[in-house]
Amino acid sequence: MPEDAPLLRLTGVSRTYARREVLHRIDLDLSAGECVALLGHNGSGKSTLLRIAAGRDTPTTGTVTFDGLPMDENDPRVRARVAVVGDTAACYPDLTVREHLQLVAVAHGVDEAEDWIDHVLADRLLSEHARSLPAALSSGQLQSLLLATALVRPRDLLLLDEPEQRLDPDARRRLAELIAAETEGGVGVLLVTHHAELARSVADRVLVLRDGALIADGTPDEVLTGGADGVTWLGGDAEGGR
Ligand SMILES: Nc1ncnc2c1ncn2[C@@H]1O[C@H](COP(=O)(O)OP(=O)(O)OP(=O)(O)O)[C@@H](O)[C@H]1O
Repeated sequence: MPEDAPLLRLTGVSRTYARREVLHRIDLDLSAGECVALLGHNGSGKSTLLRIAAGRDTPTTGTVTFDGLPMDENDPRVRARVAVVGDTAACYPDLTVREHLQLVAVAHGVDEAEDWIDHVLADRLLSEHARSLPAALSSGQLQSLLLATALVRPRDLLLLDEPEQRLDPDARRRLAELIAAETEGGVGVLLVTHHAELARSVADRVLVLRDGALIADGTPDEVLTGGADGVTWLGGDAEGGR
């Protein structure tokens, strides 16, 4: 792939539900090793955009490509290289933390999976919960498990929908370190977040959605302003960490 060819490209993407347009002509390029953060108020279209970027939903108009391929989660070539952490916790109630990771690792043909699983468990501070069932996890630990399922498998593109949910400040800091390590390793990251300070700390570019349209696209310094507890995006919308 040429160095400047985008890993993910959305061109003129719109999405209409029941005659209501919730995304309006979105263009977005994301390169390998780049982190793009997407901010916006509740209902502005962030999760819809991420689902379309993941090939889980189809745009009403426009196209999505992943490394030149039409984006479609049913295509095994896409699924093998795209990891998605959604905004809701989806777990098997009767599988332990380790068994969740084994399932994902086996499905993706990971070599020496047990060693790698040990590494990921330690990285997400889940080692002592390896034999716990999901019901015995705190909400933050459950969120860490969701992240772990993305880390235990190969990926070139990582799509994260509000991964900071339910994480305490220390866990959020480790999430930022994780995202930085991903991009340093060449993974492209699309980060949907309500946490402007997280976006500032990890993103190369920040995009802001309002009512389904992109109203800002630039570096964190260009788009975000204010201090750690009162970050706003240019355009006047107050949005801080939560
Ligand atoms: N399957 C669907 N059918 C109908 N409307 C939908 C569907 N999915 C999303 N919407 C609508 O699209 C709009 C955008 O929703 P979306 O979940 O993308 O927003 P969001 O920016 O991720 O919000 P939040 O910050 O609350 O997670 C909302 O008005 C929502 O009601």
